Amino acid sequence: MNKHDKDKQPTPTTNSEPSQKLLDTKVSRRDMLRLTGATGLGLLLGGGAMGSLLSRGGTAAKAPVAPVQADSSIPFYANHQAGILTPAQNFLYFAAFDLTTTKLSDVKKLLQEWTTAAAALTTGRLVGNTNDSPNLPPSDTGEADGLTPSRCTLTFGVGPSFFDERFGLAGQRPSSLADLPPFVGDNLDPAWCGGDLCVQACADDLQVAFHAIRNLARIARGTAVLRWTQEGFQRTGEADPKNGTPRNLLGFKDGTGNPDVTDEAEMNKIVWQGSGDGPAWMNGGTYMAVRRVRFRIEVWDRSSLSDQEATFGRHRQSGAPIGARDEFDKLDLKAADASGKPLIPADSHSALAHGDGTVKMLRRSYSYSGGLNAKTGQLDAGLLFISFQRDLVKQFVTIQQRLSRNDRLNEYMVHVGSAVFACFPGVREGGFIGDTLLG
Ligand SMILES: C=CC1=C(C)c2cc3[nH]c(cc4nc(cc5[nH]c(cc1n2)c(C)c5CCC(=O)O)C(CCC(=O)O)=C4C)c(C)c3C=C
Ligand SMILES: [Fe+2]
Repeated sequence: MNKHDKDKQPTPTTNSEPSQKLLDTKVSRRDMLRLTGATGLGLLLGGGAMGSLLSRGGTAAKAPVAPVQADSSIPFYANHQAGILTPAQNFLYFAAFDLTTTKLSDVKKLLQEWTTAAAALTTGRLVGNTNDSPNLPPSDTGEADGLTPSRCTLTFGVGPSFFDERFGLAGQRPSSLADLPPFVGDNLDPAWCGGDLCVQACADDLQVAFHAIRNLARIARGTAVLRWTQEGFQRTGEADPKNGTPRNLLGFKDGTGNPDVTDEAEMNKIVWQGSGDGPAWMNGGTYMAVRRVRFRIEVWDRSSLSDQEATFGRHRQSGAPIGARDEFDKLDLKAADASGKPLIPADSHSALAHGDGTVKMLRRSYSYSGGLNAKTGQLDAGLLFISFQRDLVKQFVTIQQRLSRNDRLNEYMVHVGSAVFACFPGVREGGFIGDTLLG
């Protein structure tokens, strides 16, 4: 169970409906999300019971994290886009697109068509209306036909290049949305960088996520083309029914120090753009940093456990800060041994990323494995680091500058891809993705 779930138990009632036993079981909101996604408990309970269960925490109507519906769908229409605060699904299919048109009207049409398709894809419906006509190519490619929505979320954004001279939108570019500055040790391959648009597809089934991107790319034909894609994974709900913090491919729990996504005030401070922060069209939106980070797995695997733990500043097994016992114990950077040496090395990843604790971000990364690099004979595996923040420069760049200069972890990894996107605010029914900018 996540530390943020511990205080959020639904209050039991005295109702004696058939599903009451389940309702009275102490289940955290996050457990609930996991259960509904992984086991279809939502289906078992039915929509009403689910609604009642989720509302017991007192947060259903205005919850910052969209509830999972009985059919394992996450509402597409909401104040904020899904896939940001949404508890991470098992799989990711990330896609960056380049626009091939120079007409803004084409871009608007594409975003309108993507909106209709996204509403279908996230609820397990087929895309388009030519799916039972024998004389026409089906409008949906079909591989997700009959599959559940699997908590599929589609999160849309635009990159800095969207605001170049092509569409006359330069004046609307948020000031922090610019290509990232070079960082020490970067070894970026343009094939893994940039993009005019992005779609982050997440789902508890990889075929569902793949299907979503494939169909969005198909719809984009003539207007936009895929620039780069990356599949990602975490452990599945089946492999980890306790829903602990996922481990990255270096074996460490990754996500422990994230802020509490159910704390609306905290999310407004860290993640969502507020009015006055930037152009009004981004109010309720957020900024995404994506880094493709390849691990030097072979080097890591030869280093001792104590070196590995000193690198992260945390114990591998428990995820606790060095010198502490519990994963969620405070990261006490002042704790020292008898000789006065800090228990958590000052150049460890956790110490540097934490800094004085005033600059935070929401991380939502996925592991990737891209097979064997034929040239080096090494695995191309690592982390597709994804973070969401209210301001890319004040948050991501500030922390990454500290890390790139001094982080012990740098010996074991190399940043090979990079992109930033402004993720639009949520879409209201009747509206379309990006309508605050292009509507
Ligand atoms: C610029 C931001 C960050 C990059 C890039 C980054 C890369 C990166 N991180 C890990 C693994 C871990 N990171 C952990 C903590 C952590 N990392 C960042 C930021 C970046 N990481 C932050 C803000 C924090 C939280 C610090 C805090 O306040 O406690 C941890 C420790 C456990 C946890 O909190 O999640 C791990 C493990 C990898 C492998 C990686 C590059 C690929
Ligand atoms: Fe990190």
